[in-house]
Amino acid sequence: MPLISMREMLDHAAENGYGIPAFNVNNLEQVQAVMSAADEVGAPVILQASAGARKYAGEPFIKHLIQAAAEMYPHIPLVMHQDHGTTPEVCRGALALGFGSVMMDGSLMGDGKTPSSFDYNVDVTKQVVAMAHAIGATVEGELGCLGNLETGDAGEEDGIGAVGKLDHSQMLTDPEEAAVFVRETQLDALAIAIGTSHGAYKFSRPPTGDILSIQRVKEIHARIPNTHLVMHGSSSVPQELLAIINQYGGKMKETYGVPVSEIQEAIKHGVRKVNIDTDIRLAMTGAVRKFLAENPDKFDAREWLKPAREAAKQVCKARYLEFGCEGQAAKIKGYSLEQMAKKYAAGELAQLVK
Ligand SMILES: O=C(CO)COP(=O)(O)O
Ligand SMILES: O=C[C@H](O)COP(=O)(O)O
Ligand SMILES: [Zn+2]
Ligand SMILES: [Zn+2]
Repeated sequence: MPLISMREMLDHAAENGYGIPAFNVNNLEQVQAVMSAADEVGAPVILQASAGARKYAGEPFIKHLIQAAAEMYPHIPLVMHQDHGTTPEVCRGALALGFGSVMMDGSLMGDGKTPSSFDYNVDVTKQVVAMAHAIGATVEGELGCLGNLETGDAGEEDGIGAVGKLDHSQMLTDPEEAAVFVRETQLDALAIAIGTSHGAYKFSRPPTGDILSIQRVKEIHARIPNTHLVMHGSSSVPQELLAIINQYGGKMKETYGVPVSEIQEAIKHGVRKVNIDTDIRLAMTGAVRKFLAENPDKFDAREWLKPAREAAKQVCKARYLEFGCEGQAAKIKGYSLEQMAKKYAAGELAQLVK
C-alpha cells in the first residue's frame, strides 16, 4: 500500500472507536521498531517527523526511511506526517517532499516559542488547509499552548513549545474557540492543550484531574464531534524505564507522565491520534545503558542498537494494544491522495460544528 491519508486513517479509528499512537522517528532503528511492532499486532501506522528529525537525519533520509517502511510492509497502511510545522512555508516544503499529512502549529508564532493570537492561528492554518486539501493531504492544527498546569511553565523542553510562564487560559483549549477554529479552518485534526507537555518532565506527581484535564477533552469533543482530537506530550514515562536508566548510571529526576488509562478514557471521547516520542527515547536509552554497562568490551554499534530497537518495539506494541489498534490495519481501504482530493473538493469531508 502506498503512503495513505491520515484523514482516512483517523476516520476509520473514529468509526471503530480506537486511537492511534503517532510515533516520532529520527533514524532507521526507530522506524524498524514501530513497523515491526505494528506488524505483529496488525496495527495501522503513523510515523511522524519533527523539524528536529529532519535536521538530524536530513530530509532525503527521513523521506526514504519512511518510504522503505512502506516498501517492506506493503500490507500496513502507513501515514507520513510532519510534526509541528511552524509556518505555512515549512508545511509547503513537507508536502513537496511527499508527506501526506502536515501539522501547522499556529498556536505559536513562526519562531516556535511565542504564543500567537487566535486570528493569526486561523489565518496560517487556513492557508495550509487550502494547499494540503488541494492535493488530498491531511492537516492537523493546534489550539492552546502545551504546558504544565502545576507550575504554569510552558513546554520548551523539546524545542517546540512556548517559552516562559503561561496562564491557565492559554494552557487549556477553550471549547467555544475550538468550535470557531474548526468552522473557519476546516482542518482535519486538532491538537488540544489539556495539561500535557513535551518531554520527560510532565508532572511532579501522578496526575489528577486538576493538572490533566480529560474533562476538557469531553467538552471539546461535544462541540466538534467529527474533528479528530490529538493529544501531544502523551508519553506515559513508565517508572520501570526510568529505573533502568538510573540503575545503569543515568540521573533522571522523579517525574510522571500521562497514564495509559487516562489516554484510554480520552479515546472514548474523540482523541484519535496520540503523540509519543519520549517513551521511545527512554526505552532506547535504558537499553543502551544496560547493554554497555553489562558488556564493557563490546564496540559493534549493531550490538547495542539491537536491544535499543527491541525496547522501543515493546513500547510501541504495548501502546498499539492499549489504544485498540490490534487487527485494524487490514480493514483500512487506503484511498490515494488523488481520491481524497476529490472528496475534499466535493465537500464530503466538511467538519460538523455544534
Ligand atoms: O507530542 C509529542 C510530539 O509531537 C511527543 O510527546 P512526548 O514528549 O510526551 O513523547
Ligand atoms: O514535538 C516534540 C517531539 O518530541 C519532537 O522532538 P524534537 O523537536 O526534539 O525532534
Ligand atoms: Zn504547539
Ligand atoms: Zn507535539
